[in-house]
Amino acid sequence: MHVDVKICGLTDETAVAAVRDAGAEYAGFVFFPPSPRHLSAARAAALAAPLRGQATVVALTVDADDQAFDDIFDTFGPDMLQLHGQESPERIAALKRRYTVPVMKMIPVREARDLGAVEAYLAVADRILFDAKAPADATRPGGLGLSFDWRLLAGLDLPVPFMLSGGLDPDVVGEAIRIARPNAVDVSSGVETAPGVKDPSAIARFVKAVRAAEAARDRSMERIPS
Ligand SMILES: O=C(O)c1ccccc1NCC(=O)[C@H](O)[C@H](O)COP(=O)(O)O
Repeated sequence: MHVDVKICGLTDETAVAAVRDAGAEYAGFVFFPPSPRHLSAARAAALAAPLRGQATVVALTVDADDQAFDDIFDTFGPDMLQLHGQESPERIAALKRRYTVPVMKMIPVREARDLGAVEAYLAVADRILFDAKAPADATRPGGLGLSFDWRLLAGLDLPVPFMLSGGLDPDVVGEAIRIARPNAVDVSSGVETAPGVKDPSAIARFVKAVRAAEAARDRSMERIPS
C-alpha cells in the first residue's frame, strides 16, 4: 500500500527538490510566527508556485482567526489546511463552509487515552495527523522532533486516512510505517540541518526509506496466504 510523504516547514527553494527530485506528495508551509519555519503568505506563495499540480500544498496554522485565513487564502491559496492547534470540530465545520479545501486535524499523542480525542473530529476532518504531544512549556505545538510510541496506532482503523508525524527521520521512518501502518508520514526536524533549514539529501533519504518500507510491506502481504 502506498504511503504518502509530507515534508513540512519548507522555507526555501528546497521545496522544489522535495517534490520534483525526492517525490514528496505533500509540501507543508507554516504560518505560525513563533516557529523558525514561519513564512509570510507572500513568501510561501512564491515557494509553492513551482509545486502547483505536482504536490498537495498545505497551509499549517495554529488556532488562527478568520482574518489570518483570509490572508492565507487570498495570497497563498492552499490545497489543504492543517490545523495544529486546539481547533474544535465546530471550528473545522465553519472553516469548511468558508473555504472549499480538505482539512487535516492534528491530534496530539503521548499516551493511549490521547487517541480518544479523534472521535469528535471524524465527522468533519478529511484527514487526521497524529503528532507527538508538545510539552506544556513548548513554544510551539509541533515541529519539535519529538516522537511517541507508534504501537499506540497499531491496528487503528479510521474512516478517514491518517498521517503519522513526530520525530521521524530517514533512519526510523521504516519502523514507524511497519508498526503504525499510516496512510502517510510527515517530517520536519528530521530532514533539517538546523531548525528551519531543510536538507535536500536528507529529504531524499527519507522518501527512499518510505519507499523501501512500502516494498517490504507489500512483500510481507504477498507471503500471507489468501
Ligand atoms: O514545524 C513547526 O515549526 C510547527 C510549528 C507550529 C505548529 C506545528 C508545526 N509543525 C507541524 C508539523 O506538521 C511537523 O511536521 C510535525 O509536528 C512533525 O515535526 P518534527 O517532529 O519536527 O518532524
